[in-house]
Amino acid sequence: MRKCKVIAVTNQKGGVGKTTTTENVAIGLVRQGFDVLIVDFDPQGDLTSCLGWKNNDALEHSVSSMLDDYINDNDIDYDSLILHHEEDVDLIPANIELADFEMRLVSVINREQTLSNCIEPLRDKYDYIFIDCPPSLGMLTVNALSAADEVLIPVQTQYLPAKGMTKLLQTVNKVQRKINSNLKITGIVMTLADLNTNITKSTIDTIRESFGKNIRVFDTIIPKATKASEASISGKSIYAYAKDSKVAVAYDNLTKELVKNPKIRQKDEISL
Ligand SMILES: Nc1ncnc2c1ncn2[C@@H]1O[C@H](COP(=O)(O)OP(=O)(O)OP(=O)(O)O)[C@@H](O)[C@H]1O
Repeated sequence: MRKCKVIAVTNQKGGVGKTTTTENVAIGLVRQGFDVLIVDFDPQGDLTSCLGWKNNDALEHSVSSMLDDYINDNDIDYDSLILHHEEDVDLIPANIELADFEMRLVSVINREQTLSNCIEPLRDKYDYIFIDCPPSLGMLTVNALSAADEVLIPVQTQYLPAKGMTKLLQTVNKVQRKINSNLKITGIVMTLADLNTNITKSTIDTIRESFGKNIRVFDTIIPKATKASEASISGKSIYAYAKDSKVAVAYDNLTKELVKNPKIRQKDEISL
């Protein structure tokens, strides 16, 4: 049995770099020889488009149809469901059909564990499974946290995420207590950093001081650069689009830090 690690990439704040980080860390790990699957768990389907499936609403199979198959006791046809990107990462795509998932789950037993049950058979096939979460702390994110071994939290460096982080950590704690006692926090990664400004520099210092004693804060900081969004639009990772760019180097460093994986804080150490 392979030792697969499932990592949910979560922050209820929108536009902090969850999708971009998921894509480039996942493909960074593929470049290091790991087998990696990404689950797009955001009804916006941005990750699916970033990997080149722009017309994702037309996809016959998606994360939503996978959940429906599970709910209706049908076999899940993983071969038809999982897409293979040219950079050798696999993807379970998402589209807008995922938006009413909460309503469809109302009568499901153990509804928080629906995603977890769906991806369990895939743990044997991959070294890493990443779940790109939507910008909310609703049932989709709770499902992602229930399915995950770890949580990776991207935060933007333009402002202090104090209140949002407290709420997010409360949700993580709740999932740990009630559903998934093994859940750990991988760490915080600072994104979209405009390193030329003093406000960004002081925010970075404050994030390290405020959170660093309880949660791992990655040394690597992802700079803000238009190459990052251009790569997403092109359907490629930052390595394939602009391999020598600062963002590519930063994501490569982040991937290496993630694999080094020093002691990850246990659940009783992570509350603020
Ligand atoms: N390092 C970067 N430099 C410049 N632009 C970036 C960078 N990272 C992400 N972006 C852009 O910022 C926007 C938001 O990024 P992204 O979609 O990754 O965030 P998100 O947290 O997943 O958003 P949402 O909450 O809506 O799902 C996108 O247009 C993306 O291309």
